[in-house]
Amino acid sequence: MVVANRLPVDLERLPDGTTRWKRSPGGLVTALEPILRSNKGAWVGWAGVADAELDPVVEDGLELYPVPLSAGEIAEYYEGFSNATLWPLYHDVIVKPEYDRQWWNSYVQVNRRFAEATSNAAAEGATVWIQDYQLQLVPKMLRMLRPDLTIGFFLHIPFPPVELFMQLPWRTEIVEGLLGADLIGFHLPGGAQNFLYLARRLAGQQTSRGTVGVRSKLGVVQVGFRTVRVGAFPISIASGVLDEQSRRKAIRDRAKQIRKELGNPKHIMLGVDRLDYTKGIDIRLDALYELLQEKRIDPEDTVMVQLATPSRERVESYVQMRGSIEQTVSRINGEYAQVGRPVVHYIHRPIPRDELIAFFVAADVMLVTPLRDGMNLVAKEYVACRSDLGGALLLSEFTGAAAELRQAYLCNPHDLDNTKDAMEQALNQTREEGRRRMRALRRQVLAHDVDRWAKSFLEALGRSGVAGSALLPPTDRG
Ligand SMILES: O=P(O)(O)OC[C@H]1O[C@H](O[C@H]2O[C@H](CO)[C@@H](O)[C@H](O)[C@H]2O)[C@H](O)[C@@H](O)[C@@H]1O
Ligand SMILES: Nc1ccn([C@@H]2O[C@H](COP(=O)(O)OP(=O)(O)O)[C@@H](O)[C@H]2O)c(=O)n1
Repeated sequence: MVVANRLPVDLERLPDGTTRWKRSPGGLVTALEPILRSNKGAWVGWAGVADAELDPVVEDGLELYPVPLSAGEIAEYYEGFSNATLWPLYHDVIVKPEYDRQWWNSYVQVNRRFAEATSNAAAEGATVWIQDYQLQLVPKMLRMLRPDLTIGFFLHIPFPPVELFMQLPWRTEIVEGLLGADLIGFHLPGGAQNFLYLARRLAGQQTSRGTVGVRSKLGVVQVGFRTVRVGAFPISIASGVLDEQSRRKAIRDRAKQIRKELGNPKHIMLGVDRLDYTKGIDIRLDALYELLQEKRIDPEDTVMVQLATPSRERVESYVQMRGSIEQTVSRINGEYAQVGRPVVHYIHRPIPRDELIAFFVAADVMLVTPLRDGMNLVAKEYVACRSDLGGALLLSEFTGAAAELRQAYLCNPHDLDNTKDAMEQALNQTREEGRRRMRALRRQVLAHDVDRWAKSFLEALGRSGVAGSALLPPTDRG
């Protein structure tokens, strides 16, 4: 059973009063939905709209258990504590986190509701996998309600450096909440190490002190008689499925048509993101603008397409960022576009999956420039779609994906000159160099797909708990 803030589908209320389900945004759903569908699992989460009291439903073979949120809870728990406190704090304080006691109270109340809903839905002895920063108190709450369950937790965003985490007024409660799980997973070993340090310092628990590996060498926290394991499990995508989809004739024809619609330019650069300040959309636009000014990019033969899914539209920092990005797009087009031929094509609405795949196939350079990102699945999706070994990936060092995709054109988005140089290199790579890099990237992405991620986490979770703890050498118990 998966427990996540969002269900994999959002309930959409249509003007005629009817409703329908549509896919939820973000990488968590991209990654987990195929696994749950193929394993006939159940999913506990919010349906994406206010005040919807819905009965459990079976949607396309997946059991959904909707958890209601009121309009006030959406403002305080979701937009407030989750996305204006934890999100910026865990993403290197790119914007200033807000600490508000009322938001915290709402976070506690909603976490309790998720724990109760899960407790009611889970079968005796079930394995429950709780997801992400919105639900960090649920492991402890659920353990108190249902000690028979095996509980895993995975954090999809970075776990911050200790100095930043220590800002949080409710830091001890969060660490103790997570310690209710049998296994706590992070994308990278660094996040796991940060957490182990905090478990010692804030929760006063004994922990292992050795380095944590990737899918190996788990850390250990001893919580009374319970052993909690802590590990790094980098998430991925259904790469084989995407590879197959991107080879279809209809997709390849659409990719050619997209190139034609864009005026058959020599170079197409592509950005695909939720419209979020962590994603560095402003940085890639600034790099493009300066390269145009310096005549290192020719507006006659280069276009950029930015597909930006609307996200968290009522949170103030998102409102501001949207305004500033849209101004930069206008500035670039105002100075460099011809009538009927913009340099930047900007689409601020969701687009269908097949259309997105066709854009990946059509693009010469994929721009992934976050200031901080837990993983970034878009980078992996692009690689999975390039069976032709064409294209180049420009990738920020500050994404989880950069730890695995070493053959990308890596850049430091905090350093605009470095980002411009990497963009220019990616645009001007030779065919041979591009093929060499893409071959190595594909080897990594195709071998490490989302099934492997889920299997490695769930196997480690299966080995956790009282029986597993007895197998640990005393030195590993810290
Ligand atoms: O639910 P929203 O508020 O609309 O946000 C969408 C999701 O964004 C985040 O995704 C993260 O998970 C990805 C998969 O592990 C990862 O690649 C990416 O780096 C993360 O940012 C968020 O963590 C999810 O909870 C949201 O549902
Ligand atoms: N315009 C867009 C942007 C992203 N997406 C998808 O949303 C997911 C984003 O995942 P991610 O891990 O890169 O980043 P988050 O949005 O989860 O932070 C990917 O599966 C993208 O293909 C989309 O469908 N349309």
